[in-house]
Amino acid sequence: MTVNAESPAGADNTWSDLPAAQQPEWPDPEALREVTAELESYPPLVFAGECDQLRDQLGAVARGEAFLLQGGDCAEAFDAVGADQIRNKLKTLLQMGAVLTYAGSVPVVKVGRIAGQYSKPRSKSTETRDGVTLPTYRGDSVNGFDFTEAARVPDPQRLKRMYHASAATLNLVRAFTTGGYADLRQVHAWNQDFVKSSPSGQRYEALAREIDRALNFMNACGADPEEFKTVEFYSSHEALILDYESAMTRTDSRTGRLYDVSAHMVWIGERTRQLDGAHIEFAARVRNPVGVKLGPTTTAEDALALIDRLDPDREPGRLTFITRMGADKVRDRLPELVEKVTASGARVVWTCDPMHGNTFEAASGHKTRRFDDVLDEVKGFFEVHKGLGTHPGGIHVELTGDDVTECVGGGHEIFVDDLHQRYETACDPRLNRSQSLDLAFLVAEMYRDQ
Ligand SMILES: O=C[C@H](O)[C@H](O)COP(=O)(O)O
Ligand SMILES: C=C(OP(=O)(O)O)C(=O)O
Repeated sequence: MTVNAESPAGADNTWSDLPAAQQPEWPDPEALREVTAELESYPPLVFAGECDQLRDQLGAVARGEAFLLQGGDCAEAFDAVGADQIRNKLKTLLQMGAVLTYAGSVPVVKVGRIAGQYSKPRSKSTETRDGVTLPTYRGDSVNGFDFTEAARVPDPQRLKRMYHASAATLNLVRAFTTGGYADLRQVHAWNQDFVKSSPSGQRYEALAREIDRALNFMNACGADPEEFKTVEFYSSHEALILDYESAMTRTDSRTGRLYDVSAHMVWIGERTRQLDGAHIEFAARVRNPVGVKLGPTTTAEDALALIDRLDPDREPGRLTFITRMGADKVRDRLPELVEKVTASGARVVWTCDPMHGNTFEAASGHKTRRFDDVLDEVKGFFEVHKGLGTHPGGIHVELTGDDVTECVGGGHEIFVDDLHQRYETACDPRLNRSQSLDLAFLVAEMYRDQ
């Protein structure tokens, strides 16, 4: 593979003078400059050629030939960069991928919200507890989660920790996905600690037996077993903190184009997608495949303007629209967007984030989401695409491989009163492994019925 994007963006940085929403107020500009200069000298985390490969695969999704599974933490944390947590997350995504590929009969492009998802846009810039007001937590890349004055001061040194945490995570992900662990003949092994205790684990085990039989059949027919040994897996995160993303943006020696080498794919969030803002200018300039979140207030004109800015060549795979309308709005708001975008001739990937429009606060004070609402938004998304004859391209989910109790419902039901038991997210509630697998089975059914 041709590889690299080598030199810093320099004069090509056309976004730095534009207004950028949701940026930290770094207390010491000189300290920030030293950090970004150091980051600019660090090696890339991903290769430009890999970003191109993902863009091609997303092109297949845009054309209706594949399905995008994008998922992982709401907010990764520096103290969670451990082998167990990373393996559990990956295992869950691989299991979901196996379910969707086999039960949905569709190739699945697998992209983690992983190895860089350390920054969070927030609704409020401060948080008040017991009469004390402090800056809000903006992710481990910016400040600390602890509710103390010292922890909440934005510290640019954290951007270097973000780089190193991303590198360590990606290193392990690459080892797992190419070193034998992701071999499709391991479908049972991914489920070992899970099958007995959970209905979705048992359902998965039955599917794994079928996959095994299919693999044996293919072996007997002479298929190359090497084909199933590794899996293509890509990294993604929200490109939020532009000081970091800019420092990680390099000119590709092959093409002279800019790539953000902090992840294969980056997306722009609902709170930072202003057409005249720095984030959209940044996304327009980099050659990575890019996503944009579209919430319920998005108009068709907004969507078309985003396409003109981000995908002027109408290249399938370049732009992914990640819709997050809410279960109660998706059937009303999505059709006009899909209809007008399709009529414009653009071939974007449409994917459904059924998490961010369905958050509420439980009486206990925990932010949570109902599994049924998550499912209903995905159902609405499929219904809209079926009605319009367009392709429901994928799902984008906040999940973890651990048995947390953050979202209510699911086959192995979690009740509101259970939330406190293992509520570990640093920001928004995630599906646990069992809920994630439940969702994969249900989405596979929807896809097959489509
Ligand atoms: O993950 C998304 C946002 O960062 C999150 O929903 C914002 O949460 P807040 O409303 O608690 O700030
Ligand atoms: C902040 C996020 O979502 P949104 O921009 O859709 O609110 C997110 O996906 O982490």
